Amino acid sequence: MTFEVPAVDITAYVQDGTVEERAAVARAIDEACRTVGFIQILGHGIARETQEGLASAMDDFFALPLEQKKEYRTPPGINRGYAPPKSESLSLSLGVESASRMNDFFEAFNIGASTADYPEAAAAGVIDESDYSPNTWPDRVPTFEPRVQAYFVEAKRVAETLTTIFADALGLPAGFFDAFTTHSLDVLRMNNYALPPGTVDLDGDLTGMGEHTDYGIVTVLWADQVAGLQVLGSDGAWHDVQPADDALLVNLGDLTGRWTNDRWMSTLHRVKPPIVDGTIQRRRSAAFFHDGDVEAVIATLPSCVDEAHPNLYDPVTVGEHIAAKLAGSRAGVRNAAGRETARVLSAGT
Ligand SMILES: O=C(O)CCC(=O)C(=O)O
Ligand SMILES: [Fe+2]
Repeated sequence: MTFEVPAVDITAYVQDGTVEERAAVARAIDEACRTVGFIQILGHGIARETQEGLASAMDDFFALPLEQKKEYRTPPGINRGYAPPKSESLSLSLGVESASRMNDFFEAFNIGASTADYPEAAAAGVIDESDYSPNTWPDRVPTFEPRVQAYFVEAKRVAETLTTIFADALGLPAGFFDAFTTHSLDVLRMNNYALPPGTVDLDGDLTGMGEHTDYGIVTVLWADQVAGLQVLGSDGAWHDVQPADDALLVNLGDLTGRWTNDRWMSTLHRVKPPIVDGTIQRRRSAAFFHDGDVEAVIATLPSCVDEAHPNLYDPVTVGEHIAAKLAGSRAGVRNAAGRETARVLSAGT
């Protein structure tokens, strides 16, 4: 079976498209979300230089010696700053313990929305620093912050455009998702998959990032064109995915799966970077997670429930769902087994 990540040009929503042009985009998004859960987005409008600024900022930071990078660690309960190789375990976010020795060798740097970005919600006591933590910026790379912030703003714009499309694609009132994302818990995780030659047993089972679903509403994923990202298809097999030139990958998170009663897919994925001449080929990615307001309640959309599709999910707040997931991936607490766990366990290798 051939596996393809559909490409959709969203220009009609980024600029002022006609009603017909927008309807065609919304139909293509619905189809991709129902069948794959991953999409390649073209016409997103993020300038090449903004993407290159992100990539060069990552290169400059990750090139620092490990000991210097570790100066920017934060406690496991705070989803910000530097995470050294093997400090996070994505399979634990699913409740699956991995037997592999070199699982999750990625290193990452996380930034995200803080209380200062949403002064009204902070003043009203709706949000606080436990979820909306201040950023830790690496002052050893002085221009890291402006380069990464410039990309963050653009990725957020694309994520918001996507939720506008989602409302149309699901036949919901225009702007349906706006009420859930006024102070969205947004995080950009910059990932670096690289290990110095000779530090690992390359015959072992090497996984850059263990299998997982993303937790929130939608993820906008910038990835370089080095292979390694694999997506679990509905055929139960893992498939390699590489973005086309200038495409951004987009995938749905669990909250959208819950909202749509799994009509749309929160697709399992993992990263296994290639090994060339006995060395891991370096790979970079940056995932912008658009997770919604921490106190928003996500309950199954009535339009996605009928006799053939009984409701699969109880309502949950964004904060409860994300906290349980992060407790698994960052603090090593195995998440309660759920529907996604069963899918991982039934997939081959
Ligand atoms: O590196 C990639 O392409 C995927 C990263 C990812 O899935 C994540 O950060 O959640
Ligand atoms: Fe992911």
